[in-house]
Amino acid sequence: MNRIAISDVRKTFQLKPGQSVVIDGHASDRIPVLSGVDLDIRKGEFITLVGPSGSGKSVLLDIIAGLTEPSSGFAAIDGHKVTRPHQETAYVFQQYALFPWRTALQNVEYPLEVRGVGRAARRVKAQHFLSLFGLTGFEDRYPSQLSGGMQQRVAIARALSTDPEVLLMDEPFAALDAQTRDILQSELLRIWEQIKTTVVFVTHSIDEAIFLADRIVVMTARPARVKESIDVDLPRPRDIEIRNSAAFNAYRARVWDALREEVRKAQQDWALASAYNA
Ligand SMILES: Nc1ncnc2c1ncn2[C@@H]1O[C@H](COP(=O)(O)OP(=O)(O)OP(=O)(O)O)[C@@H](O)[C@H]1O
Repeated sequence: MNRIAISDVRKTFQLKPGQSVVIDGHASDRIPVLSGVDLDIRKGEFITLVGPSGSGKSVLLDIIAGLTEPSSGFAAIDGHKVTRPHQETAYVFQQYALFPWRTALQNVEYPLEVRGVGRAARRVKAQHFLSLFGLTGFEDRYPSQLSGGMQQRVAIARALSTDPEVLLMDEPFAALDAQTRDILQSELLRIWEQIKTTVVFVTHSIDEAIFLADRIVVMTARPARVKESIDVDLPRPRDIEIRNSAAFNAYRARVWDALREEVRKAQQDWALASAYNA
């Protein structure tokens, strides 16, 4: 069964007065970002989304989240068109986006509080999710007293505390050092294997995309559509060592093959844009 259906989604932004981009060698005050994205995502599937910088991956997540309206086409969750933010969807951003005036526990409790969950029940739930991420003992720390990796664990615990049907993650580990990133990828998989929520995860890292995914969706350069959908047939649960396997290496080559030409096109696009602006 499909949890998310994305049907012929197009998005063009109108730029502000005085702003322009170069499209096919001509200056334009409109920027077409998505040009007919079709994608069905199964219930419980872990999708990673890769594509050149500026190809509209974040815009696509925003459309699924109901934060941005498509210019045409639609995204639907469980057969219902998304028209506004949905309680069953949680979003984790690259920057931890925690409330600095709330402790770790209070941050995780926040969405439960908004949903009217009673004080005792939300405390138990928040403590449970913090413990899943190894944060027992840090409940009373404020974000400024936590490392980047710990802050992002709190942000993910907060997102999961409401048992969302859809978890959207926009480069959530990009700001972390390589070791913390590896650890958090494994932690996320361990927890996802227990809860099996549907995940759409944007990343620039090919290794991260392969390690996490059931399926990698490769986007073209802007205006983007789906270039290729690659099933990742690696056994689960996955250990970080799997990255040294021949099968993993073959996926690396395959994803890069799909991406290479798009990255080149995107770079040309930017080169043209800077030539124009100069
Ligand atoms: N509100 C907006 N108004 C105008 N243009 C926008 C707006 N939001 C996004 N864009 C443009 O849409 C394009 C796609 O942006 P988006 O952030 O989705 O790309 P991305 O693939 O996530 O990039 P990156 O990988 O670098 O994070 C960019 O060129 C961006 O400038």
